[in-house]
Amino acid sequence: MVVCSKPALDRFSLINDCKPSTIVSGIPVIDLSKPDAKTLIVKACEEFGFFKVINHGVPMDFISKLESQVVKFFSLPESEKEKAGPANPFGYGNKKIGSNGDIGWIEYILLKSNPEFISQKSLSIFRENPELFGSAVNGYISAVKMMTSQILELLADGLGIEQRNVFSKLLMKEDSDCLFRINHYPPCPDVQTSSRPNMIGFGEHTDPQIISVLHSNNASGLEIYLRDGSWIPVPPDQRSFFVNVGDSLQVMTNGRFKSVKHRVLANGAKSRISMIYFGGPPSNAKIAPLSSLMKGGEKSLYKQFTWCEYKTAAYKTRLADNRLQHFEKN
Ligand SMILES: C=C1C[C@]23C[C@@]1(O)CC[C@H]2[C@@]12CC[C@H](O)[C@@](C)(C(=O)O1)[C@H]2[C@@H]3C(=O)O
Ligand SMILES: O=C(O)CCC(=O)C(=O)O
Ligand SMILES: [Fe+2]
Repeated sequence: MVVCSKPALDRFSLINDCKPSTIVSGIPVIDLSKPDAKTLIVKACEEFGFFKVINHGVPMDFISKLESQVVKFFSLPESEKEKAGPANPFGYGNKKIGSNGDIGWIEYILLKSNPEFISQKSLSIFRENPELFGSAVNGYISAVKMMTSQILELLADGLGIEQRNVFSKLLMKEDSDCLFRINHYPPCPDVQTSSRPNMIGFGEHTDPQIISVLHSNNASGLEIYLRDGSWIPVPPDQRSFFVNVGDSLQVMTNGRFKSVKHRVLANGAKSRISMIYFGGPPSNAKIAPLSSLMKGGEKSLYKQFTWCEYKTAAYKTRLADNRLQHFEKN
């Protein structure tokens, strides 16, 4: 059995060792238990493409169970972790993001989000106790998926769409292409010594899917890009989730919602752990602006494409590229 040394574990901030952030950040906060949630979600998606979710209904226990497994995995020697790699397309990756030359101060695990795939892949990821790891990942994903579906239904409702499951059904199908990513950003010595104060953990990009739902420990680093051209830090809050509008939702709303550009800066002092569920549609799903959202005479800004076509094109691009450009109508 691999035993994690105390100093190794101390570098990580686990879920139950900190109070929630009290910093006022200017980022919209949606309380899912409140009746005005649907209106506020629509507003947040229009103005930021990003919001924080509280009273989300995901048991904290599911989050902490998975986080402690993740901490154990990332504390293993590099040679052990590499046995679960490369992340091409799924598994353990280190520094290289995607296959087009992007790098960051990061190591990660990239997975398909379906339970059979995860149980199978856990055998090579966490050899020490694959069942424990697999069940922690699957328990977490199923709870986050339920919350995501609730958010997407509130969104449809808030937009006045009769078919409440117009977005959520795309994620709930058996053959939906949803992903799960666990990122670890180790403390960066160059940031600490100020020789590279803005070292990049994960370069700026938008997420290609419909929606992304992120949880992190209490280490900072995530930033979002505002329409006025500024980057603002997102104060971490381990009791909450953060939601990104993805490119596909931008298209389905004919640009009413914008996929948010975001990035992660390396942290000089703490290890950042983030876990992201990417809600994507089935390969053959047609992505186009919803006719129910087009007001009289409104023209579609995008050509129709399948998720498979978009993903194939997107995965040939670099992180910072504008992936929707090729699908815009002139
Ligand atoms: C550079 C790349 C990494 C990425 C595939 C891509 O070619 C462009 C999109 C990237 C991204 C961003 C959001 C998610 O983290 C991700 C898994 C995804 O679906 O699109 C990554 C891809 C990746 O890391 O493979
Ligand atoms: O790690 C984070 O906080 C964000 C990572 C991210 O944007 C991604 O994995 O697509
Ligand atoms: Fe992202």
